[in-house]
Amino acid sequence: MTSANDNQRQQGIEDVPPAVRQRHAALAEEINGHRFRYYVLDSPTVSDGEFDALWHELLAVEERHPGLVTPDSPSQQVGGTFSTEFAAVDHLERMLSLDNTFDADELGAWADRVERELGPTDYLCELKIDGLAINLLYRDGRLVRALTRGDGRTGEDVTLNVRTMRDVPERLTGTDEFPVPALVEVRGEVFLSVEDFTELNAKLVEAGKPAFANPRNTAAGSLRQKDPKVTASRPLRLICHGLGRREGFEPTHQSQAYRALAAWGLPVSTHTKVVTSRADLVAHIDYWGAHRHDVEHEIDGIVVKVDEVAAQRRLGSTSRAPRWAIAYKYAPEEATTTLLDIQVNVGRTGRVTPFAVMEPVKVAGSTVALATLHNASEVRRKGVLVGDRVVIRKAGDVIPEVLGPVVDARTGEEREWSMPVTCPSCGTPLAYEKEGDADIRCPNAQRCPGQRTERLAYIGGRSALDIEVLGFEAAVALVDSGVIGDEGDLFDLDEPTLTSVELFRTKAGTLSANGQKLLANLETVKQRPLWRVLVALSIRHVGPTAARALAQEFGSLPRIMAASDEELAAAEGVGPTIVAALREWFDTPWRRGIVEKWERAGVRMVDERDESIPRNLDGLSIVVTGSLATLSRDEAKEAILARGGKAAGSVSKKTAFVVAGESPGSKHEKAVALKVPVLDEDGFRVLLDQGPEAAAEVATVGEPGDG
Ligand SMILES: NC(=O)c1ccc[n+]([C@@H]2O[C@H](COP(=O)([O-])OP(=O)(O)OC[C@H]3O[C@@H](n4cnc5c(N)ncnc54)[C@H](O)[C@@H]3O)[C@@H](O)[C@H]2O)c1
Ligand SMILES: [Zn+2]
Repeated sequence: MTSANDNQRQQGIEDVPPAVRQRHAALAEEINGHRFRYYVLDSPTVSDGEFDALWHELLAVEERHPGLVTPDSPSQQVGGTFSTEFAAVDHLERMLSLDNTFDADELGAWADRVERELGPTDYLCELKIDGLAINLLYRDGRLVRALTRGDGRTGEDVTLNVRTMRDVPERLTGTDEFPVPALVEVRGEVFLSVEDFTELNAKLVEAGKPAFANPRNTAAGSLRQKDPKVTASRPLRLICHGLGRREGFEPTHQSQAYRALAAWGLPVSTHTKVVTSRADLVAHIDYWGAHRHDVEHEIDGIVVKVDEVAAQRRLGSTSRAPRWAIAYKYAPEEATTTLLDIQVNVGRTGRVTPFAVMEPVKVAGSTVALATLHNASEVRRKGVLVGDRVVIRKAGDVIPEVLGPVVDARTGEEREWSMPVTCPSCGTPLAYEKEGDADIRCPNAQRCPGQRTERLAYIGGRSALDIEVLGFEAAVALVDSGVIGDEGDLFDLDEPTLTSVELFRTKAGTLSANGQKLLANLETVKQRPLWRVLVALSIRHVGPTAARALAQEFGSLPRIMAASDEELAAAEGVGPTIVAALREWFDTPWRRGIVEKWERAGVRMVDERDESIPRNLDGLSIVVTGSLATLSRDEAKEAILARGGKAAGSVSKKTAFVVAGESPGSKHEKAVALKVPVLDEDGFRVLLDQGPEAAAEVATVGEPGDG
């Protein structure tokens, strides 16, 4: 942009081709519109990522055609203006924006420019908090005014509102090292924590008010209220990140200024770091890229600043941003797109869930077109209509989520969605199992093709029998071709039947390699441990944890089926819900039929016990907490179960021992409080090898061990 400014004199706007001029004018108008919606109305209609794309297009056009760089181009202005709701007041020193980049090479180029001017220099790295900027004016240590950034020269007077914020001191306190200055403008970010945002939005929706799209807009909307009482009810927070005019305070480094602010009683970030090399700078950016959800507020990047104040002065600023700082932005996690349709899917246990079908959009590095909407009341709660522009979010590895509609972008063409009354797969009327349920179900459990397919694929899944070839595609083929009525038929599959399924047939009409693999897999998995067989039966609420406990307690499927409710509840973690689900499952004839058919086909229904392991922990409840050096959590559990003990999840008076590894946490504290014997890892070995009496001698009771 510097070079663009310099070249401006050589190239006038008349030298720019009309088509480019038109595109530039359209971009400028669109950007100004979005800025107004964002800064004044606190209600943007596009995501930050889409805005940034327009912004970077504008910069690129201006780079190629410097004649377009006139003072009224958005690129020359600090984004924002002020609303007439607030008094307009000038800042003593201008508030600037930041140049930004998404690109490590561009960041390097910036650092090259800086170091060409300064030589090697230290960089101060800060989290870029996604909130709104505030300027606090303190005279003789008293807060006299608070302004939003506005257009950078003039801000909105929000003093009364800011006075309601707990993080903003009315008076600064001085220390010997940092006496209170005669005057100082402190700049910072007003934000809402992610947790407070979620809670506040839920309350707004409950009260029938529209939800905010994200924490940033919520913070801005909460601060820029006419009535300070409303602001006072919102848990707004502050972190300071800069200075404006100052009298009687001359920091040599920005990092030193932060120590002064902290001494005066102003909040500063604990995640600020001075780095002395490029490699450390890149490492810092990578670290926070992977940990951006570890802080309580949203961050959209890292701000890199030259630390030395004299050096900052030498570099100076453009009309819009300092040259001594740059924001490195992470890939946006939100995007807006069009909700094309809401469809429903029937799951393994008959639950029918709506999901959003959207125009594919790139977010956080992947393309998203589908997202679950959970159930009908969730759709109502989100307030989305088919045809809406919607905000979607995908954070890290988390599955994508529809946050809500962009109400301001509605055209009137959108239509309300309602839950279908019949199953999308088999046409059976849907029903709630009991009154007040959130989920509606297809009651046709045995024959519904959708449910059968989901159950079959689940049998192949990692947590069940783990059959490589039995994925979703194979499940669809097996069900649709009719070779499997219900999953009871799975182990009866043989070469002729499987060859009749197109997916498993070669062109020559023989069984394909995958088909052979499936038959071989099915043979192998007949020997899987009992708990995996239990999981594979798709009994509601019986996942790996409950299945392991049941297998441990009873050792065989016939014994589980014969057990009374009371006996079932004796298994660790098996409560009334699971007991009822087991009962219902085993009382259904066609389901008992699955067990019979599998048994006939040779699926092992009994766990053989390893007789070489002593059953010296019979009936003892043992809790493992923290991490152990020589065993994984699962291995520790297996070792306890194999000896007849129970691997419990929570500590009570009935707990026989708590095994505390590295960083044990609250379970350890509870054990100490309840005087439950605590073992370290060596003590655990003693317990496993020699039994409870020997272990009791090496346990600590009622006093915190050394960890
Ligand atoms: N969705 C929309 O319609 C829309 C419209 C306008 C702007 N925007 C968003 O806002 C951005 C532009 O806004 P901008 O001009 O305020 O720039 P910016 O938000 O990219 O960067 C400047 C601001 O960063 C803030 N900041 C946070 N942490 C900081 C720290 N540690 N040190 C210094 N400053 C810190 C300051 O408030 C500063 O004013 C766009 O890139 C886009 O993401 C979105
Ligand atoms: Zn159905």
